[in-house]
Amino acid sequence: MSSGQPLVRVEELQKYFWEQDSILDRLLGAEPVPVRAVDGVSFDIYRGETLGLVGESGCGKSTAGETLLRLQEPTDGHVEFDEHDVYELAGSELTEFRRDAQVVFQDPFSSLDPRMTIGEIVRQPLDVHNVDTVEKRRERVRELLERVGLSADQLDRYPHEFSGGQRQRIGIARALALEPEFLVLDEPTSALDVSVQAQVLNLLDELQAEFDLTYLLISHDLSVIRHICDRVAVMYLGEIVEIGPVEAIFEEPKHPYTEALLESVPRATTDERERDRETISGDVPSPRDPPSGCRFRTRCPKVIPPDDVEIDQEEYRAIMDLRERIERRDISLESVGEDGGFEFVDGAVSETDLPAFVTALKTRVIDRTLAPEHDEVVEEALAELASSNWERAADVLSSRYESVCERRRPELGEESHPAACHLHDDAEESIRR
Ligand SMILES: Nc1ncnc2c1ncn2[C@@H]1O[C@H](COP(=O)(O)OP(=O)(O)OP(=O)(O)O)[C@@H](O)[C@H]1O
Repeated sequence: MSSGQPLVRVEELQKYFWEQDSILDRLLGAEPVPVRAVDGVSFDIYRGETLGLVGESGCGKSTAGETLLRLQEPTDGHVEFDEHDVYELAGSELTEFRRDAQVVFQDPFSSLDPRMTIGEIVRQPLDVHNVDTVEKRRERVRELLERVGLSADQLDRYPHEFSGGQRQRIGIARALALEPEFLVLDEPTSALDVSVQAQVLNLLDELQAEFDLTYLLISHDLSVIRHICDRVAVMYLGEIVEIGPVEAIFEEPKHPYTEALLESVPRATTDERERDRETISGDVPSPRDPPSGCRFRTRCPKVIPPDDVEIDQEEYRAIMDLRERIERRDISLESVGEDGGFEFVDGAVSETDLPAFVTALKTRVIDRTLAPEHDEVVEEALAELASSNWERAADVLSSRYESVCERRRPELGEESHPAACHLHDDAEESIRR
């Protein structure tokens, strides 16, 4: 369990990728737009604890883990390991860090070299770091294999001769070879059958107690997180939205994203199964162009309407989604007339067809009945689209419905269980600003 000083301190860590710009972008001389994989995350990992990093695929978990291990160069930010600045390390200090901080990858099939025996695989870090005599290294490999539940007699065999769970044990033995203090476990059980997952997690638990290890466990699987973590950091689109003790995260989640993640976990009871398989609605926005303010607001079921707007959440969501489509110009105006029998000529419909256009378009883009005062504003916006005034249409909606969630980025506080959400801002007043 955790105690005392943090072993790892991550401060405002940022990692952007520029590599994936398309050739077309480059030919057109477009300004490169980075993928903001990790966008200013801060957290501590205390000695002896397991911190879980959880979030949907693509939210930046692996990049955060690799960058804090200095397997990737950071774009900005700081990481301290045992009170040393990781990005300033050089020479023997860097070598020491490379021994003290190890990683176990998800896929035990691709992370082990198929041409090497498992004895060679586990011994490799000892050879690279030139630890002890050859004889002692051999002995250590035998001990390690036994310790992770394999037989030392198997060290001349090749990875393909082992099951997935056994290969992951080999990966763990290799990570432990240099007696590290800290392990990043990147989806260590995701490629394994459920029955084998618990065995590997139990092994990791035992090893942690035996060798005083500190873990950062990266997983999209909340049941894995719950099984083994002391604290949990929840990531969404490159940011940490909530962090806290594992029971608090599971029993009293604060951020609507955490709540949604928990909702999507399949539960054991039959009647709940179907509902619980639902995933969070809406597409994950691109990390090249994340939403302003709170990044989860485009999918959030609790987005905050302006103070003076009385509206139920589903209506508000429908209007916010419509506004987004208008901003992205993601509505085919030309085809609206196909149902109504009128024409869209030179980007506009005639005055006479305007009411029919608005009605036909509304049926397409809003799938619910709106209260009259909101219906009126939406019709006003849609009428702007009758003459392709996209910007004015978006303005009509934003001037009435702009949310604090899009105006201001919520801060993650420093208490023991903070959530970066305006619903948890201290002063009610401040969220309306
Ligand atoms: N080398 C790279 N070049 C460009 N973009 C990258 C690179 N590596 C990751 N990304 C992008 O960064 C974002 C975060 O990826 P990352 O793998 O860290 O997420 P993740 O939460 O670990 O997801 P997963 O569980 O699917 O690996 C994604 O949009 C991904 O496409």
